[in-house]
Amino acid sequence: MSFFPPEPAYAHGAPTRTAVLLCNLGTPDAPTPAALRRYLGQFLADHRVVEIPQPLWWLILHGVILRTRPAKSAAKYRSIWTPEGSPLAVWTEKQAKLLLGWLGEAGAPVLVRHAMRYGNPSIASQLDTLKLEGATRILILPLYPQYSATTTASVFDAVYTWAARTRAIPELRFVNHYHDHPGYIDALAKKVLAHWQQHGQGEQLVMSFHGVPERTLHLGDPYHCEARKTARLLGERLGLNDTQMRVTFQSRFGKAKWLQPYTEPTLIELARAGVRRVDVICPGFTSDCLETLEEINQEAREAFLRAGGEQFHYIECLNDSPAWITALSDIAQQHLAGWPLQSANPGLREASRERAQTCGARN
Ligand SMILES: C=CC1=C(C)c2cc3[nH]c(cc4nc(cc5[nH]c(cc1n2)c(C)c5CCC(=O)O)C(CCC(=O)O)=C4C)c(C)c3C=C
Ligand SMILES: [Fe+2]
Ligand SMILES: [Fe+2]
Repeated sequence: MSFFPPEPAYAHGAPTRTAVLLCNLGTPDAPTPAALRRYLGQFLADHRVVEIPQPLWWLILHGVILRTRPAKSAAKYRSIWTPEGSPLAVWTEKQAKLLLGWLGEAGAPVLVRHAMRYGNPSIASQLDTLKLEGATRILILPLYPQYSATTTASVFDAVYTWAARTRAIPELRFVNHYHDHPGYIDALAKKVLAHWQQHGQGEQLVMSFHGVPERTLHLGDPYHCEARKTARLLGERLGLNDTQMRVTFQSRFGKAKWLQPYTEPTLIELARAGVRRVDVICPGFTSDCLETLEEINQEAREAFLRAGGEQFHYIECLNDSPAWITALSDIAQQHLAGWPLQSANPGLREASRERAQTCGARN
């Protein structure tokens, strides 16, 4: 019995192929309590996401959270679900298709696929598929511009876990972050400018990032600083001064202190201080999803208007914007530099000719 499951051998002398795997968070398969239980069960059991020690966390997760949250979350997902599925899944798949076109256009015939850290298609299944398609070099590109151990590192964990059960591991490269990449900042700025062109400019631009527990900042997670830098660069690019913009953190989970200021209380405070119109963008999310469409565009909007605000303008995520796909392609190409994108690799053919005598492969 082998320790590693059998896998198809790379064909000796076959062309080497390079691939890009876009990795996003994941989303439930359906807006139902059962699908939410599966999704949240996998997501919240990840020690990168919740650092409460076992077995205490297991008891809370299975005893309390997975009994109550799935039904509540399913109702929220139903309010944003589309005929094609969950927005996060729809946009991520589209980004992979468009990126393939972009990289192909630039004369680089690479494979492009997308995977989800939680749910489907899983990172392991897409890496297996890429291997079957002949990928010998794979660039792991998380769809998180800001590095966080809760997201980026967790994607890397999933890749390492797959590699640990794989015999012939492709060459791997990892993109840690691109929070200050000029193409990413430009794509965000274009979204804001297009909105302003159509609707005029609000009194305040609120840039709302997903939060993380505050203690992760003190433990060395660079997420907070990277989010602040993205916001500063976007503000500079738009010519905003400090009084015209706010950086806030949303999606708090649990009772611990998370990064502050929190988004919704800030919006309420602004409305009470007499700000009539806010424009809100979520620069850390590359696709619209539950956290932007429901939490911001529904819940936060309602809170702002209830507190006396008059106009709440939500600026959608990068999604399939051409400037964003161009940025993704630039980021991918910078990290692919030095890797032959597709080659017959004569060196491999020579080596395999020798090996053919013992393994029977025909060259
Ligand atoms: C429990 C702690 C959580 C941490 C830490 C966290 C970090 C984090 N998350 C994103 C991006 C997304 N999160 C989304 C949903 C979501 N996030 C949490 C919890 C934590 N996230 C939960 C429980 C959920 C599920 C929704 C719910 O039941 O309320 C999403 C949306 C997914 C979708 O299907 O649309 C995204 C995207 C980042 C970037 C981040 C750290 C920087
Ligand atoms: Fe989250
Ligand atoms: Fe910081």
